[in-house]
Amino acid sequence: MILEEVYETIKQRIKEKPEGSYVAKLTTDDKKSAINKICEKIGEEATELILAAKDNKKDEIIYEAADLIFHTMVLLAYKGIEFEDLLKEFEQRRK
Ligand SMILES: N=c1c2ncn([C@@H]3O[C@H](COP(=O)(O)OP(=O)(O)OP(=O)(O)O)[C@@H](O)[C@H]3O)c2ncn1[C@@H]1O[C@H](COP(=O)(O)O)[C@@H](O)[C@H]1O
Repeated sequence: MILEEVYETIKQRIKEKPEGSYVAKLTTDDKKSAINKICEKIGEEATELILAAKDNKKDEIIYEAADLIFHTMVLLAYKGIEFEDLLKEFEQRRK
C-alpha cells in the first residue's frame, strides 16, 4: 500500500538524512527542535484542512488531508513507532 511505502521512505530519510530531503530537514534539530517543527506543521496542516472543509472545496480538502496525514506519519516515524502499530490500533477499534 502506498502509505506503507511512503512510511518506509520517511524512516529511511530520518535515519540517513540525505541532502535535499524535506523529511531530513524537518526531523533535524537546528534553530528549532525537530519535535517543535513537526508539531507546528501538523498544527498548520490541520488548520488548512479545516479551512478547506469550511470552504467546501473538495480538491483542497484532499490536498490538505494528504499534507496532514503525511506530517502525522513523520511524527510517528520520528517517535520510533511502526506503521504496523497504527494499523493494529485501527484493527482493535473495528466493530
Ligand atoms: N508525501 C510527501 C509530502 N507531502 C507534503 N510534503 C511536503 O510538505 C510541505 C508542506 O508544507 P506547506 O504546505 O506549508 O508548503 P511549503 O510552504 O512548501 O512548506 P514549508 O517550506 O513552509 O515547510 C511541502 O514542502 C511538501 O513538499 C511532502 N514531502 C515528501 N513526501 C513524501 O516523503 C518522501 C520523502 O521526501 P524527502 O524527505 O523530501 O525525500 C517522498 O518520497 C514523498 O513520498
